[in-house]
Order: sequence, then C-alpha cells, then structure tokens
Amino acid sequence: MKILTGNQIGINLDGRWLYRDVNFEVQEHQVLALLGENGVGKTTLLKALMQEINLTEGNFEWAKKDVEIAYVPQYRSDMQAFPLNIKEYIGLSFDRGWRPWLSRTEKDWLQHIIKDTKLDQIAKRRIDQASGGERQRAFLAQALLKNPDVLILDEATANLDQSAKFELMDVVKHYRDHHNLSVIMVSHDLEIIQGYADDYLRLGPDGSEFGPCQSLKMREGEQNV
Ligand SMILES: Nc1ncnc2c1ncn2[C@@H]1O[C@H](COP(=O)(O)OP(=O)(O)OP(=O)(O)O)[C@@H](O)[C@H]1O
Repeated sequence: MKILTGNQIGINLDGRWLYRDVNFEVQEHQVLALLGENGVGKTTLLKALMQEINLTEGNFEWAKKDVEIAYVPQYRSDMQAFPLNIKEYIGLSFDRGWRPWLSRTEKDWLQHIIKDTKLDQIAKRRIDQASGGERQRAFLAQALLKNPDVLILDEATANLDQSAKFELMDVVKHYRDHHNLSVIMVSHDLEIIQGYADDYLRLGPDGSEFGPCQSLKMREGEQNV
C-alpha cells in the first residue's frame, strides 16, 4: 500500500529554485533512498516532509491522517557530557520524557526496543561513553520508540565504520520487515543504498529521477552517489 505521494514538488529558497516537478511514491515496508549532490536540497525536502518549511509548489499526499514521522540525524562525535544512561536516554523519547514511573506497557515497549537495537547488554552505560555505533543505535531506538509510520534517516550511517553502519541498517531492515514502517534515507553510500533501499529519488536542479534501485546507474565520474 502506498503511504506517501510527492506531486509536482518544487522548492524555491530566497528566489532560487532548488528543484521543480519532483514526483515520487513511498510504499509501506519500503525504503526510499534520497540522492543528489551536496547542496541540492535533500535535507530541505526532509524539512518540508516534517512540516518545518513549506513547499513552494506541489504537495505531499499521505494515505492516512496523523502520520507519525521519526527522524535520525547524522552521527556527531562532539557529544557533551550527558548524565543519563542509554536506557534513560532512549526513554526521553516518550511523549512526556523520561520518568521513573513509566507504565508497565511503556516499560515493556522500551525493553523491546532496547533489545531489538542490540543495546540490552549496555543499557546501563552512560550515553556519553557509548561508541559511535552504539550512540547511533540509541538515536535509532529513540525514533523507533515513537512507533513511527515513516522513519527518516539523514545520512545516519555517515561517519560510522563498516560494521557499525551495517548493524544500524540491519535493525532498520528488521523493523521495516516486521512493522508497518516506511523509510526515507539520505545517503551517499552506494553499498548501503544497494543493500537496503528499494527505490531511489535523485534530486537535481535540471531534473529529478525516481525509480527502482536496480535501475540506479552511477553517473560518469561519480565515486559514490
Ligand atoms: N533557510 C534557507 N534559506 C536559503 N537557503 C537555504 C536555506 N536552507 C538551506 N538553504 C540552501 O539550500 C541548499 C540546499 O540545502 P540542503 O541542506 O537541503 O542540501 P543537501 O542536499 O541536504 O546537502 P548535503 O548533501 O550537503 O547535506 C543549499 O544551497 C543551502 O545553502
């Protein structure tokens, strides 16, 4: 089932068109890779999806009301001292934040997510002492705790080593296989795109492409996408 359709989308910032006439679809249980050169406007499209900015032209058509969207940002190594353990940190994502008096259902759901994101062995470790891969899985766990319909990954595997990025994406794959989850991910990593995405949308100022990843072709001179 289709969850999202992008119709004739155009975004103009400060009098400059980033792109126009962008069309795409996202199906339930599918992963859409959002591609394009630096500065083309991938993050801007994600912001429009999350209603942080308005589209200049076109519209997003959602298959249902009140779609829950969760977001995982790019890994940053400069986390400041943060006095919560991984479990408490993930629990912050509950609507009313972390409380010692979580309900039984909330506790069970939190435990389930911690296990699925493979953080159960280190749930008591302070978040600011976790490795890059562990911290990124904790961000993913925060997003999954919201039980989203759509998960947005904005270069979420960038700056992670090979094994950490596959561990993260394997959790994402498990979720989209077992829940009604669709994923939109910005990535420049061809290995990750070919391993995990179903369709791609390549944004460009002179025209955008949408299609299945099997038909994704590297462009001349490109090392990655
Ligand atoms: N609020 C704004 N007003 C004007 N221009 C903006 C604004 N926000 C972003 N831009 C510009 O819009 C363009 C697209 O930015 P965006 O961050 O969406 O690109 P991107 O494709 O995600 O880039 P990257 O791959 O480098 O992360 C850039 O040239 C950026 O400088």
